[in-house]
Amino acid sequence: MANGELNVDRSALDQLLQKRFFIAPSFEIYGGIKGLYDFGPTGTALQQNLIGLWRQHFVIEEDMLEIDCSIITPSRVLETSGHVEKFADWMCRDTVSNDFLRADHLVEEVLEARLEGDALARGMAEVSIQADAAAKQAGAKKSKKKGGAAAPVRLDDEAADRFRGILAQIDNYDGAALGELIVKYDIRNPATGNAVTAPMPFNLMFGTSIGPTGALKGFLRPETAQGQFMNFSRLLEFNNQKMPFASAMIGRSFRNEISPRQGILRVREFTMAEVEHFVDPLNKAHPRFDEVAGLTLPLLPAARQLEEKTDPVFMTVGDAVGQGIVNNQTLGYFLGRIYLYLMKIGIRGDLLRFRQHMGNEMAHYACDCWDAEIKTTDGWIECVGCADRSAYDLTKHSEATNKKLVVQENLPEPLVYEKLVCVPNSKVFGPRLRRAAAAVERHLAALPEAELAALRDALVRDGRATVTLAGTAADGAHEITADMVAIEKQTITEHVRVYTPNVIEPSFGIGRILHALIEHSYSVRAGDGQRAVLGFNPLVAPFKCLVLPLSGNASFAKPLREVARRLRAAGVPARVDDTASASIGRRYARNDEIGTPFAITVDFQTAEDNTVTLRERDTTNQIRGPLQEMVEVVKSLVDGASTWSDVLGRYPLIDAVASDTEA
Ligand SMILES: Nc1ncnc2c1ncn2[C@@H]1O[C@H](COP(=O)(O)OP(=O)(O)OP(=O)(O)O)[C@@H](O)[C@H]1O
Repeated sequence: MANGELNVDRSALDQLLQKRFFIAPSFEIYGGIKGLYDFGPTGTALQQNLIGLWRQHFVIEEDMLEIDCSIITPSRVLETSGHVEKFADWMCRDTVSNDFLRADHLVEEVLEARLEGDALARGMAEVSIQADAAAKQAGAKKSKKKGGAAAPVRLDDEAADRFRGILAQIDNYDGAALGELIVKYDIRNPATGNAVTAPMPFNLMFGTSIGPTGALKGFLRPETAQGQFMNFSRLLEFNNQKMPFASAMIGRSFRNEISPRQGILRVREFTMAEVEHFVDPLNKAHPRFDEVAGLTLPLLPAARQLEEKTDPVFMTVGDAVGQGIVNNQTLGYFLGRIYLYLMKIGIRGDLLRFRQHMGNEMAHYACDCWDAEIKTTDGWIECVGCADRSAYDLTKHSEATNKKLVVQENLPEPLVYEKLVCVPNSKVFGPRLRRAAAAVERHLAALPEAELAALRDALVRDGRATVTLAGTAADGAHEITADMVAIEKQTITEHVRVYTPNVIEPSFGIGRILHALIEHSYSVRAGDGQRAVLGFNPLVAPFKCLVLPLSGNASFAKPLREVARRLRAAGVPARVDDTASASIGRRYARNDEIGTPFAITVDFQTAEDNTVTLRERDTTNQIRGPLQEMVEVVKSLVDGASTWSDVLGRYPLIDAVASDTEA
């Protein structure tokens, strides 16, 4: 397949995924619920393999501290983190049918359809390719085509250019700007043709109440990150106070998506794998940066998107950090590690790009953010977000709880400096302020130097001043007189540096990666009844080896059990397919559809000399050898210790035991 091209019949693939029980709509016999899916045995095994490799690649190879925290989260935590106020998407309502639509997706869908219609109207030869190219040129990320052909309506050149410009920056629009686009371009619900309301924010969290009274409000977590922040001090302690370090968590998160229409790409309950890497804000160098500095990544920086370009530039991680395109080494290090993980599991490099967030898109606290986007039949989809969250979360939780979430670092040399401090005169300060004294003293101690200097000047000038407290037990105005405090320069000697770490967060949606991987692995074997093959590499394949008898002959039962037993003992996940009613060709074919890379077949010769055949899925080549040896060959192939071409160097090819076309 050509570079950057993806040739997948999505509806055939969707059918296959349900037929081979990768996924199924949850609660289907009750009619199902949008955005909720169950994973079957194949999907579950594939997901577990992706998780296992993730754990190996990140937790083990990076020495991370993996934890597992509560899903149900009290409201206060998410109020502090800003989720209660801000974790929302913009939503419009169809003014007649009352359908809910996500505003950015609506604008995207309608403008893409108009560009597609324009390409049709211009009568270009290969309409679908042109439309695809138009969408690609426009940076179509989450096109949600619903099958219906676009109407061939010609746009003037200026309008077409404007639409492409809007699409290239669709993530950069807020609710008001989306509302303006909807009015300006008369954007309507494509399903009904009806007008839609102005966008309004819709919070994506699922609310609940904790305990029988219903008084304690809570939410299902929308990300695993907060649990990691809650445990920061324990994690630091566990790490013997050493910085930098990272924690990790794999678990379910929940988002009440407005309009989930993209299969498992956009669901309401999904598995996330998140890393929180805690780092000194003054030193974001990464000790292992050299290991990734030479990797070349496809990068789409924000500045390039503002020029309405959507093709990436290829640049080494070292250069991207060196030139300040990626904010710091630690962020660059993780972009490299994310790339290596995606390559390891089998994502196609030509269908991957790292897109930097634009100004409006980035969370207000983040200082840089990149998404690993993978091209699928739904367009470019964000599968991993990698953000520098600065010190935002730890600072906010610390303010809300009055608990210190900081690092205390012994300084090699004491730090000596002059500072303006406020020293209360205990003879008058306490007696005058009485119950408010402690709160006022804390307030004065925490005042920034400039405010303290202003207070001193006021006391010198007027002999008195007022301080106002808010959010304390002694809120309100309190009078201070010059005799109550001395505000003076003191020499401070510090032996310990106290700081709030910054956090670099790679955040993976396992389901999106899984779906993209399936699409990138999908092909149809030509001249073979158009059978689908999922060409998973052995590391991720749900089952590694198919074990099957040539036919239902009773003499095959014993060696069949023997092969299965030996594979199990070697730790190779295998499936026996001894369905007597299905030809061997059909059994090979249905296991190609679930991506099983190898098959061991027992036949009449096995009874004579204890040899079996071994078939490889992608080439359909077969070799023959002693039963035990073939199991060992499979084990080494699955472990990545050898490749199929190594094996062919040692065992001659044989004629297929049964034709692969025999289905
Ligand atoms: N509804 C969902 N279904 C499946 N995976 C999701 C969903 N929402 C987010 N994810 C995954 O979680 C990761 C981190 O979440 P993040 O908050 O960065 O996503 P997001 O920016 O809200 O995604 P989107 O803009 O596509 O809604 C994403 O990269 C994605 O892989």
